[in-house]
Amino acid sequence: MNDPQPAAAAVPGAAPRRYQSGFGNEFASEALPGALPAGRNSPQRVAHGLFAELLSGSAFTAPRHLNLRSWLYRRQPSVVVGGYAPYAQPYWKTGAKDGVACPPDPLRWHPPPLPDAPTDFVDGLRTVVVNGDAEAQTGMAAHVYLANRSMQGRALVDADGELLLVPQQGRLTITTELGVLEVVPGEIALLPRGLAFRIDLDGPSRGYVCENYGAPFRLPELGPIGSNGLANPRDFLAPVAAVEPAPAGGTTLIRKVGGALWQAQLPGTPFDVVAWHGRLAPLKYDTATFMVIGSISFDHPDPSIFTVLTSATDTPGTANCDFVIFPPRWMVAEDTFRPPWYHRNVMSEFMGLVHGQYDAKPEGFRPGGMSLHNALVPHGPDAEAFDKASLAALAPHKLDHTLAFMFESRWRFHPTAYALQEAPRDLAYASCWAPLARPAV
Ligand SMILES: O=C(O)Cc1cc(O)ccc1O
Ligand SMILES: [Fe+2]
Repeated sequence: MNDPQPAAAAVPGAAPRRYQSGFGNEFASEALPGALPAGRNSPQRVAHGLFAELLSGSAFTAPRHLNLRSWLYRRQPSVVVGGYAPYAQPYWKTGAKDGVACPPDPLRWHPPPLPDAPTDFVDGLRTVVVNGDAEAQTGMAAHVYLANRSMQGRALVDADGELLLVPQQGRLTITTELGVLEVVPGEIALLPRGLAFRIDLDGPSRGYVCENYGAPFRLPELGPIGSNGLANPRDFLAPVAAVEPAPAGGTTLIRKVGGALWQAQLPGTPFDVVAWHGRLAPLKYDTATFMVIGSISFDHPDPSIFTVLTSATDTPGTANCDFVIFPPRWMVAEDTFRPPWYHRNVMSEFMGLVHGQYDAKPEGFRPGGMSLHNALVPHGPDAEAFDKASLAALAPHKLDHTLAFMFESRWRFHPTAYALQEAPRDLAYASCWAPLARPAV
């Protein structure tokens, strides 16, 4: 068992939230002493009259190092739920089939505005790009959430995919079946497929979501880097067991399955797990703990050195999705054009900016904005960045106060109708390269 780690108080004066540490660890936690069975998973009678329930995140027979499951000891098993009726959320799209035709231009969006009307995380989700097929457990969607209200009396279960949340504005308090995660911009959250959760806000909130239909995210291999570096396992934090009293009116459970949303009434609450153990757990991670590796001689390395998490496919090294960050770091390379090179990548790149400036696009790419450079679509530094970097004195330079990220996928992204018609697209994006002049030779 891992000792719960106290973390900084989320709200000044409040008791610090407690977490357990370590990506892929066998966690164990109980909110009530003796609730966790010792030495077995399914005793004839669980202590305190609790019900034992298994939640799996991989096939029973998945190899040991990829096997994910947790045992939950709860007041009522999740099978106690009313019938489902359709729930209308027309902006939440699923899989390549929900994309619309789009020319192979590079695309960019300014930050989508926050809503005026009361809107929670579920209703405030807007799908921007989609690929793959949730039914085939392949591909992903990139969404933004634009919300100003907590999920009052509601909980969400996404059976289509795991969710990677990248908050850009506003603190998220994510109550899950396995406990509570507090997540602020600069941190990320990873919510396993099928786990019920509720998101409470502290004000107007915007952020990005990767809904991963494919293999669960895991840490990338480190190869010659060795046993340390990039995202270190111990910096991933899982919650401790926490129980909520059942609200008088029960809970509205929203369940996403096969691209459709459904709602049902729970007599109690999904947040009644008194104890749990296992490797399948929601996690948070602070990107400030990412150990950045870069060039200390010359040339600009591939962005794969910034991979935090990867969702693999059956083809080695060719990801369903890599989650890549561009955090603060020193640039020291000699005789080198330091920003990203011009390139045509066979993989597809969706990017967002949490705060600060991105070195390849110092002006037009704004915090809360997005860009899409699909497979083999040419892109690279804008003309301003090119001129500046070509003439800069190559002293050590700190790229500071910045956090950009990329969802990189082997599958081409299809923008949604929302992305092309409603979201604030930067229609002049391609003109940022127009001043790049032909030399006289
Ligand atoms: O296009 C981008 O801005 C992302 C990116 C960054 C980088 O340093 C190298 C390649 C790449 O695709
Ligand atoms: Fe790129």
